[in-house]
Amino acid sequence: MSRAVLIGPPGSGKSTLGRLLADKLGVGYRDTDADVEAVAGKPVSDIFIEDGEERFRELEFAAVRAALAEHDGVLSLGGGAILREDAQELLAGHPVVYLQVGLTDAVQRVGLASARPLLVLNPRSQLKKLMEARRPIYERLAVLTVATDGREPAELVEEIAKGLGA
Ligand SMILES: Nc1ncnc2c1ncn2[C@@H]1O[C@H](COP(=O)(O)OP(=O)(O)OP(=O)(O)O)[C@@H](O)[C@H]1O
Ligand SMILES: O=C(O)C1=C[C@@H](O)[C@@H](O)[C@H](O)C1
Ligand SMILES: [Mg+2]
Repeated sequence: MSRAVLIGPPGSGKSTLGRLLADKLGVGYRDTDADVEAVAGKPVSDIFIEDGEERFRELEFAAVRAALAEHDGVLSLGGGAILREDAQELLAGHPVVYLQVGLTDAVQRVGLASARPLLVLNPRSQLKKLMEARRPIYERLAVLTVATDGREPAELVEEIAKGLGA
């Protein structure tokens, strides 16, 4: 069982905070985007372009299932990994942490978003749509929700560790 599973939209800080939290707890860190890249042998953006989003989501689901079964450290999920109902079911009972971020901070953090295939055309409007559509799912899955706007990673990691009783 993972010590923490971080979910949230692009730019919420899943990868940044995941690494820091794993260091703080002295456990391993895993990120499903990196796992998918390792299996596919190419970056997420190339998988989207060459194989399509549907193929990416299949690889992502397999990565989520494997990581939830095997990994006992901190796990960061890709932003859209929670979209599939079968992934939502797998997350039940896990210490899921929702990293909440507002549009302004998220846009600032993802910048021009060249490595984020879903945000290439108009990052602000794409992010807005995606965040609105996913918010209810993130909220429903979370056992702990952390507001990240304007707050430093180090402080957020303390709050997550405390909130999980870790
Ligand atoms: N609390 C924060 N305050 C300021 N900047 C942050 C914060 N958290 C993350 N960042 C910065 O925002 C950018 C995006 O963070 P990160 O890659 O961790 O997001 P993510 O949720 O993993 O995104 P994705 O879904 O695309 O993988 C990075 O440059 C990171 O340094
Ligand atoms: O929010 C999303 O749907 C995505 C987020 C990233 O972590 C990657 O998994 C990919 O760019 C898709
Ligand atoms: Mg990430």
